[in-house]
Amino acid sequence: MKPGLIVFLNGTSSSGKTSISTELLNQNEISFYHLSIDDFFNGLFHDYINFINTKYAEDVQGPTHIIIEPLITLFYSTIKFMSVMGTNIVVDTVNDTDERFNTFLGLLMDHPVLLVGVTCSKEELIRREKLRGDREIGLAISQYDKVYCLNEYDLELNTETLSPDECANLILNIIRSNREYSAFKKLNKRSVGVS
Ligand SMILES: Nc1ncnc2c1ncn2[C@@H]1O[C@H](COP(=O)(O)OP(=O)(O)OP(=O)(O)O)[C@@H](O)[C@H]1O
Repeated sequence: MKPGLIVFLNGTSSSGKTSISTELLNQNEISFYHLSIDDFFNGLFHDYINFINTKYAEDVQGPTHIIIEPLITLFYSTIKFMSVMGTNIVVDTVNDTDERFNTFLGLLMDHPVLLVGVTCSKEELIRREKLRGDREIGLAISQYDKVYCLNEYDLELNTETLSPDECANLILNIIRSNREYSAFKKLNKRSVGVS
């Protein structure tokens, strides 16, 4: 079976990943499944996360990584599984620690990944956070350096100058061109330090 294409949107919170994903799903040419880390956690694991947060409410910053990190690995494994099953996927997540980045690379290196950088200025990120009101102000900036340390993309989209619809069309143009996606394969595992 031909593996499903993975469109990996790399960007901080509020950079515009979900808006682009929505446009990609709305077009009728290529079918995609949208896999977002937020939906994965809040949907499939809602009761479980609630249970942990309620039972250990006073220690949410503590050892919850013991269960969160395996769930994130399961998220990446689900992407791999869907690709193996031939499903095209738009991945909407924030890879902001070296460990997660390495897990992601290790699992998906042999899969067709179109690596898309979704960017905009720090000023615009803060403006969007204030406007939307459902994200902590400063969240995007706190992720910025880790998320944008990649220097290789198949496509870079500045969402300050491009609309979500224009971004989706540029992604579709690359897919239509049938060219090989090389950026993901050029990435190396990061040496894990303090994240
Ligand atoms: N190309 C764009 N031009 C102008 N505004 C945009 C653009 N893309 C997204 N926005 C606005 O920015 C905000 C965040 O967009 P979106 O939810 O797509 O970001 P995100 O990267 O998925 O964020 P998160 O990771 O926090 O879910 C929304 O209010 C959206 O309307």
